[in-house]
Amino acid sequence: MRRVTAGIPESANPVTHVAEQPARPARCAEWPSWADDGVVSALRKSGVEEPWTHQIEAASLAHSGRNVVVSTGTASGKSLAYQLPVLSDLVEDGRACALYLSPTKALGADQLRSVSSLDIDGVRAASYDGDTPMAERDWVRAHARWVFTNPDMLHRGILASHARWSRLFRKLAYVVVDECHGYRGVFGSHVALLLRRLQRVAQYYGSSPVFVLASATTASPAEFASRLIGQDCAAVVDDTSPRGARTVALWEPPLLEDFSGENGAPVRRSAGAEAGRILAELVIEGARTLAFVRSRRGAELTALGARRLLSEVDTELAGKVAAYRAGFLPEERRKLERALLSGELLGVATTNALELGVDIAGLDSVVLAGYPGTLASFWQQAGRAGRSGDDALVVFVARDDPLDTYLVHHPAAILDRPVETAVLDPANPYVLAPQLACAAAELPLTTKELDTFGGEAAREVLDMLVADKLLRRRPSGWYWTSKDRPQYEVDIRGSGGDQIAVVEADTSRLLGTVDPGSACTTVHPGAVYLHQGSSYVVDELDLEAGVALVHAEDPDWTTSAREVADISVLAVHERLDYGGVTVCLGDVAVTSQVVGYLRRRPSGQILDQVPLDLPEQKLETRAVWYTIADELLVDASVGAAAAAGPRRGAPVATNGHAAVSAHAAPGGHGGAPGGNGGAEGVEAGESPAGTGAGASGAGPAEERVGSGSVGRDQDRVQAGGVGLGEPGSTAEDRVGSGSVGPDEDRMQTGSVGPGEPGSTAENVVGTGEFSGTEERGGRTPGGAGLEPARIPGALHAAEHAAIGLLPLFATCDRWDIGGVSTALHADTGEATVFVHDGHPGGAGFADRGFAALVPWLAATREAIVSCECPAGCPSCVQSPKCGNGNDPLDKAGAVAVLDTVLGAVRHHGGRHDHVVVPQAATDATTSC
Ligand SMILES: Nc1ncnc2c1ncn2[C@@H]1O[C@H](COP(=O)(O)OP(=O)(O)OP(=O)(O)O)[C@@H](O)[C@H]1O
Repeated sequence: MRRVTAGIPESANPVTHVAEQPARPARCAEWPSWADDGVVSALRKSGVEEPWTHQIEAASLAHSGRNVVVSTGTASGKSLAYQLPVLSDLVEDGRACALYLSPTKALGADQLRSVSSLDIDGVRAASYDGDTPMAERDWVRAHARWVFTNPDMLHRGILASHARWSRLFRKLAYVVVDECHGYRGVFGSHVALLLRRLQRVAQYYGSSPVFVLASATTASPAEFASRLIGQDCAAVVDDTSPRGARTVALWEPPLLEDFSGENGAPVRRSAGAEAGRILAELVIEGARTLAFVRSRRGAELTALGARRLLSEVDTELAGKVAAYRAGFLPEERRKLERALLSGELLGVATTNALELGVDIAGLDSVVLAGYPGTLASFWQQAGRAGRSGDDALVVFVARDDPLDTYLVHHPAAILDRPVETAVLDPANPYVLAPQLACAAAELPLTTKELDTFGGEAAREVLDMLVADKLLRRRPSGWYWTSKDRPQYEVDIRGSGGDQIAVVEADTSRLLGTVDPGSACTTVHPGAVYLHQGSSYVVDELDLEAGVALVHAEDPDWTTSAREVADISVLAVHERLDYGGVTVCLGDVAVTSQVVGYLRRRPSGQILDQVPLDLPEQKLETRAVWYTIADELLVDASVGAAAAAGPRRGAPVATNGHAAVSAHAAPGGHGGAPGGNGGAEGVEAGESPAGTGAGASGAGPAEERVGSGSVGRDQDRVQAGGVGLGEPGSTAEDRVGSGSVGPDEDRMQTGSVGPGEPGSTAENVVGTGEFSGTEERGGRTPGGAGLEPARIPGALHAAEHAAIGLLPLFATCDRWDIGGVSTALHADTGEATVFVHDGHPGGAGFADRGFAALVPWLAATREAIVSCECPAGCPSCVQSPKCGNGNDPLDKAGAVAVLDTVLGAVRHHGGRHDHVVVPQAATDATTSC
């Protein structure tokens, strides 16, 4: 720690908090009598002298036939908890088989290596994934007894042709689901149904496997695992492994003095650059370090930065740092893994591709550049350090965004909070329909099986599939009608289709893949694409052919895509009325289009904005939104007149309040998105190459669910209707009194914490005095008292910050959700802020936001108020992916809006006005 802060003057100390976590001794148990002696001695030989108590507890439950989830910390030996019962039973019954499922190929390969190295006689363990050569696949089907695979391959390669796997299914004793907490959102919902399909097929062949699940520490693991597998599941949660002492430091990069960012806002040194510097310091110390960076591009840049710094000290050290990410070709990945294991490399900057399970022992430190989206992931990454029982250092470097800023200033939100429960919704019809089609194609579906797939919800979906002539209803059940297998069409990662191949045009070399949902933002023509530290520029993107052609070039700028969007309400499922404020949950249609990109120098300076002509993308999904009546929003002294006039399409200059049509021409707003656009987007799980199962942008852990087709990365103000201020004017210019200073006087001063995940309006609503109830000047009691011209910026800023904070409550990633704000929405008839899921049919995030509305918005408000900038910056209300160039944004106005919403909820007693509106009750019009 001293080394990494050396040379930084105390006045500029970036460390906001240091926590010392004490060491914990091990608690051990006897090897159980049921365990096979050969297996025990092999495990002993591998270094496990005495098992830990939780390992034996879980192993014994599994051996006795109970489904079990072991949910303990990183490196707590979860593998042994399933290896012991599985291997013992495979030895005892020479025909028994097992399946192992991991969300990534890297983890599967690692676990296979671990089992194979035990060298137990007769246990033919083999992998069956996208990397398995065709020639080996027949052997695996015919002989392997423990098959290591992933959900994609189970879906397309195993269940789709289950007859060829009948040997395995007849005697399937165990199914191991590793890193199961990663199965969340759309991907998790698909996997939940996939596991039900697996059980059906196993039953058909006469087996009923026991499920053993391994999970990072999560809240309610038994409940989550039971939902995932569709059966009861016991949980083992008491971690009895030893742990070395750990120092966790929270770090906020300094504001840059010489640069200002978008709209004149102050900017901080980037978390990636800061992580590169810390990584270099730690490598000089000889500490083996992993730096987790949120994006592929970020990982490349962090490694480059560290190498550059190290080359000034010692060129040999510079060679000990590399970047690692999914999307690399398998041979590149293996090479990097080996180098890290052997110590040939000392520092690796990685995306979450190295987060899961990979047993890289002896790391001394971990640097996290940016909050990885969930606490489960945070601790999973942090836990890579100190495996060998030595003391370890974890440095969390905040990115310049509201959530990270909130976290480094509220250490308890990281250090004292229980890890979230993963959200999954197997009843999502967008997931259920393709899964039922696959199930019926595997074996005709019978009425008595419907309960397994959600009962009535499943029946409705089946009726729909019959109406669409995809299934045929016969007395004996539902039958798939086509000769083609639906599994090939169904993308369980929700990445919206096949991967886009990034190919170097001159050499035809395949550099990597990107998921189709993010292709328009990451590999649009002109985009700068980084691969292994080399830079390429995209010449052509052919979405139909699935190819982006690039050439090698290293320009002195980065690119970030700009997107516009439109939203319309399709159905309101829930509505809470709070006297002038309504909060709704429902279905929406989002139309978005990448309309251009910005070229930006590393300093943050914007070079120009280049228009693009790319196709629109459409998304039907779930959203949570709130509306605010005019009388609460506007300054009463001027509001009445403004509110009375026709607002839609009205010139902004008149009342600044208009929401005109979406898809404004590129360049319509003078601002610029504040960040890396899609390039900051989710990082990939791994695609089982050869199956076509796209996963590059839709990985298994938190960064993975997010690869949704459109709209996942959009915080958008509804395009067009804004336009306050002149292009290029700064926030201060526009807002005038917009600095938070004066408003802070009347803001709630007590801190409103985030509450517990899942806490509802009622139990948190009383936590603060919302100043929105005060009357000042022309302010309506309880109202925001905003001049009409400030309203779009206030709503837009409130939307950005709310999107930034939702991951604290909804186990999602900022890039999994999007938002639209408008001063007048055609469907609601009022000022409205929408926050929507980025996946077709939704992934449960908007639902979580609705359930935790008050703690969510209170934390949002707190994040804005506690930011020291005068008028809005990336740490509070600017968004890295704003399609409208973060313009207009009104920081103080956002606080007034949030106070109004929170104040109304408090005054009206939580959810007492709860009204459930029947589905499709609203008019499905297109807004503006
Ligand atoms: N009882 C034990 N005594 C000593 N070492 C053990 C014991 N059990 C497991 N280990 C070792 O601890 C390391 C971590 O084990 P393992 O990878 O199974 O942990 P994990 O909980 O699955 O980790 P992750 O969180 O990465 O999934 C391995 O090197 C393993 O050999």
